[in-house]
Amino acid sequence: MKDLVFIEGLKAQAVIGVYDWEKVIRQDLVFDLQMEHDNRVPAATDDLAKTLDYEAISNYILAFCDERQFELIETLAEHLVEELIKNFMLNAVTLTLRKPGAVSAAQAVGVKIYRESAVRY
Ligand SMILES: Nc1nc2c(c(=O)[nH]1)N=C([C@H](O)[C@@H](O)CO)CN2
Repeated sequence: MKDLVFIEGLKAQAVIGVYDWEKVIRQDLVFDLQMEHDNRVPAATDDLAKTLDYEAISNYILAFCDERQFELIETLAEHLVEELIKNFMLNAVTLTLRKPGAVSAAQAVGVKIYRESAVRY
């Protein structure tokens, strides 16, 4: 298994949904991310600059959700991952996005995507 830096249960709010009533409210979203990274490099140098800063990435996601608006969670996930790969030089990431309020009878609904960078960092 490859090394990871991960974020679990990151709670954000966004204007998200296909229906008119959803375009005038903010709804809860929950993110899990697994980002591939060789953790031996930061471990050898004890240097934050050599790793994927989970705090910076979490803050980026919160700001993204604050500023952007989509209908489908698939669209939000795709755009967000594209930006994360570019801005944080990720080689590969699995993103799980849950919309907890969407189906009250379900424990969770959402999407999961895995994307790799076109270039290796
Ligand atoms: N696969 C998806 N299905 C649905 C989505 C979505 O974003 N992806 N969205 C909705 C509605 O916005 C719903 O969340 C309202 O409760 C329905 N299905």
